[in-house]
Amino acid sequence: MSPVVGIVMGSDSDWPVMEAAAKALDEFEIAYEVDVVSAHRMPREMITYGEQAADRGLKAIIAGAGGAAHLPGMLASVTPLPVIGVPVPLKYLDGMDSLLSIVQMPAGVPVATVSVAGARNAGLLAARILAAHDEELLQKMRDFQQDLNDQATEKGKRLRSKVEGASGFGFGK
Ligand SMILES: Nc1c(C(=O)O)ncn1[C@@H]1O[C@H](COP(=O)(O)O)[C@@H](O)[C@H]1O
Repeated sequence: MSPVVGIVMGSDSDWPVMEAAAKALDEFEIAYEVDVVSAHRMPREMITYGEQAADRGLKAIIAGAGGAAHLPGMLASVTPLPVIGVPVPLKYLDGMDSLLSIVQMPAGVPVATVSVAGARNAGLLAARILAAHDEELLQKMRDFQQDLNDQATEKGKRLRSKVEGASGFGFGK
């Protein structure tokens, strides 16, 4: 299967965070590619990657970067594809620098920014983007959401059984 999602990051040191995006796509059997593409360190290659992504068959790009995280925004400026930005937290500033570098894009150049280290949600968002035009994937997403619902209901049950004498709304009894 040729990749339909590109997962790129500023450095291989981002992988421990970005891996969760790949795992989410695995769960939905969505083919992806993974690479290091740095706006700062390899600007020409970064522009080529962004310019060619749609023609190569990608439907969405997940871009993670830490610190002065310009990669997602720069990719968004050269591709017509949806770009999902993942702020990677580094040693200093707790990822606030990465978050603010990605989230405050100028009008006209959108990046869908997830939470700091929120790579799993980036993968799930890419799956939803693809599902909008794919009935089978849409159903998988509904099943996934039902699972989440079941798990949360179970948590409520467990909590109620722990807290003696308390009553709850009683969802799922
Ligand atoms: N933020 C960017 C960009 C970019 O935005 O182009 N390129 C690399 N980096 C970030 O630098 C951090 C440290 O990288 P190294 O571990 O290679 O020193 C990484 O989090 C990377 O995403």
